Amino acid sequence: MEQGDRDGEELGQGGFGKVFKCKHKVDNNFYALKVIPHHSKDRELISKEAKVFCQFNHPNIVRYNASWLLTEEVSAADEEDDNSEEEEDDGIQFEQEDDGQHVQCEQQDEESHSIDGNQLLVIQMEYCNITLRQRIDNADLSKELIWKFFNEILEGLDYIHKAGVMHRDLNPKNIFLKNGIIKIGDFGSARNVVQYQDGLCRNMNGSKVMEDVMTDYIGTLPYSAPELISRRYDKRVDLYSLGFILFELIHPFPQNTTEQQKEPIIKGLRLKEIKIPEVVQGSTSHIIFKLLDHDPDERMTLLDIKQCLEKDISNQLGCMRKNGTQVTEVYGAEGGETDSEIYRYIKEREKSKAESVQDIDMNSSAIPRRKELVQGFNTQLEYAECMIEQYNLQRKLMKLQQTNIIDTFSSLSKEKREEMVQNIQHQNTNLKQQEKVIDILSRKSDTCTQFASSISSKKVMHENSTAHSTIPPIE
Ligand SMILES: Nc1ncnc2c1ncn2[C@@H]1O[C@H](COP(=O)(O)OP(=O)(O)OP(=O)(O)O)[C@@H](O)[C@H]1O
Repeated sequence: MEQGDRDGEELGQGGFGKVFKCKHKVDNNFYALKVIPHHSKDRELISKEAKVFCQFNHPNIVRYNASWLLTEEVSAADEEDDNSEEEEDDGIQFEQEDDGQHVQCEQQDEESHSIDGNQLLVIQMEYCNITLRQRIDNADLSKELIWKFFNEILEGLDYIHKAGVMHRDLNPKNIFLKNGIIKIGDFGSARNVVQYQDGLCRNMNGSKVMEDVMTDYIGTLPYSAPELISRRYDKRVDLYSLGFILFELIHPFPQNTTEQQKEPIIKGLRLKEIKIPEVVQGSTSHIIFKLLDHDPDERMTLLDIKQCLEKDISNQLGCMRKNGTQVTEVYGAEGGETDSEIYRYIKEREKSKAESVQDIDMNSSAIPRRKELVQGFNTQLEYAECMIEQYNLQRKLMKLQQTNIIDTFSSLSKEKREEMVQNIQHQNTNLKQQEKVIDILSRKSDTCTQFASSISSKKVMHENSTAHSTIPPIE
């Protein structure tokens, strides 16, 4: 089989191999299959990606499923065999989504690949809809999304570093989104963390390791830390990349901006001449400048960033208290919470705000498709109808209770009667509030119905048009 002639939908080619989108014949799920030529001379290096990747299990990291070796000769033979659908096979096969043809990727025993010919390493992993690069290019990110994405990248990176690994090529093309959740991927450049102590290069356990392991230049400009060129570096290279990613989340470059065009901005950031809008938190620019510091010793750590963001919230709360603003009113908290509890609460609230947009944008493309909008509005509609029904039932029940009370009213004592009157007044206030809620819900459900029907009857937009302004406000 020709190397470029593969039946799964090709997602792209990287420096090492190609990635295909394949459908599993048994579980019907889509997987991304990275197929890398496994040359004998750098076999150790190539399988490193699978060895590093397989140890991770975290919601913000692309899920590793399996890896296996494949010889091109075997797969070429299978290509002919696979034309007959009924054929029994022990290996796990993948098929293409549309025409049902099998893809020539088969999980087999390693012994069956004794021919030291054109071996391929296949890494099967979770398929992600879109890269962060595409998401940034598609449409501006709201403050909530910037905050959510940044936090999720932080969580994923923290996990990677705690596992003793540095990514070395963190950039928006290697960060994916699946159902709106950040997934760090592409561990082709990842290596075990080393640190320099007493002039020696040591691993996480403090044992001396070969220094040349960590002297190869790797990375993607402008995300790669300057010390990568000096060829003595450690996990702090990822923090530099994180700084530039945060800058890009806030300040996206127009699509297809070249490295050359980005150069003055990078220089401006280094000289701290660029004004960064404080959209995420009060210390956004401080975090970006500190992450982009050329001296790794001056660079912020992941813990520093977290503490800095928490401090921001504390300062905001302090200002509000000084101005006499009720923190509990603004944040809807119950009162008596500590600042870090309120910080966690705000983090969750921002996240859920961002997620409610993502509930509609199922494939995270930032371009609401007709199907997604109809689905989103229908969910809202169902919710509104359900609430109206519930409120109507409650109202009926209250009226019934009141009628019963009035029937027995004259036979009650004075105190009991006063208590009843108070009860009825209270219930009537409740009823008025419920009427308001019903009114809001009915309007909401009307808007949803109108939008859902206009979208599905194709009056509003065609499949891929950007439609932020057409989403009705949901109260
Ligand atoms: N898990 C995945 N789900 C969906 N698409 C993926 C996945 N992994 C990789 N891709 C896509 O496959 C293509 C090739 O990816 P790959 O990681 O091999 O190379 P790259 O990131 O483009 O380049 P480089 O080799 O320099 O890192 C890219 O377009 C990437 O977005």
